Amino acid sequence: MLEEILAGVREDVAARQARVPLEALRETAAAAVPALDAYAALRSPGVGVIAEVKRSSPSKGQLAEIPDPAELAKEYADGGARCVSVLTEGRWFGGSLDDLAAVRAVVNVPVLRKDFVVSSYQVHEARAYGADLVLLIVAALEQNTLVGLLERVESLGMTALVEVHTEAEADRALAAGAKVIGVNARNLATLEVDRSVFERIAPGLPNNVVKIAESGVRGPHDLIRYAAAGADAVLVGEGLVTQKSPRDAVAELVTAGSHPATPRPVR
Ligand SMILES: O=P(O)(O)OC[C@@H](O)[C@@H](O)c1c[nH]c2ccccc12
Repeated sequence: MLEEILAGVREDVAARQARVPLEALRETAAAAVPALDAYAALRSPGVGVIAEVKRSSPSKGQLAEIPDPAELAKEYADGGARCVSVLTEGRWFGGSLDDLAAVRAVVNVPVLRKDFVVSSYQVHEARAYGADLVLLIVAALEQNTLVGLLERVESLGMTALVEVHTEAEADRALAAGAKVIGVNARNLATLEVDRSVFERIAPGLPNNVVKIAESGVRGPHDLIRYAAAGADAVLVGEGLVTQKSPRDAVAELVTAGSHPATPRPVR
């Protein structure tokens, strides 16, 4: 699955780059409002919620129409989301860079560009459209490309969220210098969700690394389970976009994440 998605992404990036050359994009990125400190936000007390704007997924098809991503993002922020994630991949997830810009314009919390980043062009795009955080998926990248992209993200003042699914990938993320690591419960090759992956990998990560549990959070009980394994934050898409009130759904998770009885990461 991952390979098929990446092939489409490469085509789409080439088409955008033919329209807007890197030099022009760099200028837009340089003129953008500076990135927020997402690393600091993610390390604040309690288990944070990264709420995702996600229309579709390869495993489930359409999840929600989301005619107005800015409106949804405002609900997330009102509900207490620590960051908002915006899927910008179009073919499988129904997202776009315009969604990112629309969300950036209405929220004050850090915004994550969630995509399959394979070239530094996409990192400049992320900054030009207002992202503070950029997802880098270890399984999609050769080690030297990962290192280069991570440096590029940081050189533009943003934070890299480096996604892993196995111990070997976590080692690669650490070797590349990742300070924020997301453990995806979903295997991007098979699309299967296994919530125990976070429990296996997170305890082996250094204390100063911010740990994010991605995928499969259906409600507060999943957040509490991830918290017990050391999560600083959970990243939630489907479990929010399918709710009647995404604002209340976020607030419920945030309440669970800040409850005194909820375990917190050791620093
Ligand atoms: O909808 P869920 O199960 O709450 O998952 C959200 C998020 O973790 C998922 O969208 C995701 C995690 N890593 C990704 C990489 C690419 C695309 C999507 C993802």
